[in-house]
Amino acid sequence: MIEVRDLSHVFQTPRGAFQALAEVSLAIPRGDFVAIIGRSGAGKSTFLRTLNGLLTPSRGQVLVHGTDITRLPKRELQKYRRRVGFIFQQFNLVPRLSVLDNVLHGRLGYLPTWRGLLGLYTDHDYQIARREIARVDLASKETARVDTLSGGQQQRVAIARAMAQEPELILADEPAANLDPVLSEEVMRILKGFNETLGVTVVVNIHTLELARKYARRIVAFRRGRVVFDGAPEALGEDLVDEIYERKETWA
Ligand SMILES: Nc1ncnc2c1ncn2[C@@H]1O[C@H](COP(=O)(O)OP(=O)(O)OP(=O)(O)O)[C@@H](O)[C@H]1O
Repeated sequence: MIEVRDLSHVFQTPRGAFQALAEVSLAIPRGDFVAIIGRSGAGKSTFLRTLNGLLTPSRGQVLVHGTDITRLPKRELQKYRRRVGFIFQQFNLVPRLSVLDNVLHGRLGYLPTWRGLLGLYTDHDYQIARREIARVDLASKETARVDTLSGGQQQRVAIARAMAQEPELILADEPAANLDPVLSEEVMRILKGFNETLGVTVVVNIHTLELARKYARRIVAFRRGRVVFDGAPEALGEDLVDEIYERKETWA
């Protein structure tokens, strides 16, 4: 269970202070599937980054099982991040390494640093990595270099790497932004599958409203750093969509 309380973040820029998040409060129960929507610059990535401690907010708390992760000592934060898979728009894989080596990286948080540096994974780590590669249907590509794969396949490798962490929570920041519509659906379907069959909590930033509506159990919409909608996809009406995306001049 994640409870976000009164979260605000101000970036200091050469042009002055910029408020990227303003008084965000919400709870994400275990097993939820949340799509975060909003215009470019609405604060979606900033929000996601506070959920895994990549960014320390100016104010507020992110309570995970009751512990505020925004103020954790580094070592404790690393321990927390072990169970949080992060999927990026740009995949963030090591291109010259194989699928298996990339997915094994998901196990690094469980190894002492020296073992990780030497790539001394255990048999258990290999078993988990292979299991996750099979789950995203890439068993036949295990030894292929990642830079020989298509974009959709690379994103599946990134998902397998996140799943190899045996995460409680998956955060995905525009995971489908670089993919065509068919592959975008595939990514959402895979995430939904893990959510439903394994109970992994998923929070995904997504530009495509249709995908959010189709796959998420819950939509949270940001506008200029504030939550302006939090509810079931069916409850999101067209007027509100116009407000979220600032389609009407009256909202400017
Ligand atoms: N490190 C930073 N320094 C200054 N301003 C920043 C920084 N990171 C983000 N911002 C600003 O904060 C606002 C929110 O950014 P954020 O990346 O969270 O938006 P977003 O909703 O994820 O947008 P997109 O959909 O384009 O990724 C933007 O105006 C952005 O320019």
